[in-house]
Amino acid sequence: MAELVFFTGTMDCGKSTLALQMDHTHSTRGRSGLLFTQHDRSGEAVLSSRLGLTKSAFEVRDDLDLWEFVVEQVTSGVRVDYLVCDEAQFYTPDQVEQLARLVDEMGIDVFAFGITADFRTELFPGSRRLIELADRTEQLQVRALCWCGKAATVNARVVDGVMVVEGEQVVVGDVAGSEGTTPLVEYEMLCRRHYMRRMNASAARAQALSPDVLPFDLDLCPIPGPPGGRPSAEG
Ligand SMILES: Nc1ncnc2c1ncn2[C@@H]1O[C@H](COP(=O)(O)OP(=O)(O)O)[C@@H](O)[C@H]1O
Ligand SMILES: Cc1cn([C@H]2C[C@H](O)[C@@H](COP(=O)(O)O)O2)c(=O)[nH]c1=O
Repeated sequence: MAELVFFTGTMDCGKSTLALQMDHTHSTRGRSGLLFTQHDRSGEAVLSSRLGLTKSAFEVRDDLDLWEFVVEQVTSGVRVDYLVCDEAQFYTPDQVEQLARLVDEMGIDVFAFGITADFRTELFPGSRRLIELADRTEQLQVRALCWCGKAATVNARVVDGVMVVEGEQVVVGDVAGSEGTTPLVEYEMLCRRHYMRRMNASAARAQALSPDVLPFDLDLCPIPGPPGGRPSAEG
């Protein structure tokens, strides 16, 4: 039975790597698939992983009807057993519905990969529709880490070194600390606590170096409760 599966997580948790692995595994077992992506960091019509693998893919523009496109491929003789859809957070809700229809009416497996939420912690419309329609949503097991060492759950946007919480939803970019030139906009994965405190790595470093702060981190040294137990709400 064909399935629509949404593989999700933060940026830099290995989604594109897994997308290419899935394609490899299925194609080497004699299945035939099509690859799709949108706004990959490496350019148009390419699906790239930070581990260095890349493969050409169809670019999903907003006006592309995925149902019509795939049906056309099949009627022109191309065998299609599965689709690998990367950066699926950028697809429109209509395109996600077209993917679901391909699963249900054409028996094609759809493996979609994308981040769940944007830098404001709001769901991308494509991811929302995928969560609503997918047979399964799987969280990737490799977690990106916050600078504090905890598992990161939020993708923060950093502009000129400063974390921001307002702006356009879509700004293609890479994670902070990637090789190459320093871009104006980059992303940094944080745990929720440090996201809420707007404390990315450089803000934490600046705070640690500031002469105005106490020489210990209250976050890491919580005020202890009474001996032998947790303080009750009544005190
Ligand atoms: N040189 C490297 N050696 C080993 N792992 C790496 C290297 N560079 C990046 N990675 C790993 O690759 C993963 C990111 O892969 P990628 O598929 O591009 O992520 P995503 O698509 O989720 O943004 C991260 O888990 C990162 O730790
Ligand atoms: C959080 C967030 C991300 N983006 C962009 C940045 C990247 O180009 C992609 C995610 O790619 P990855 O393969 O998962 O690393 O999404 C964005 O446009 N808006 C955001 O809020």
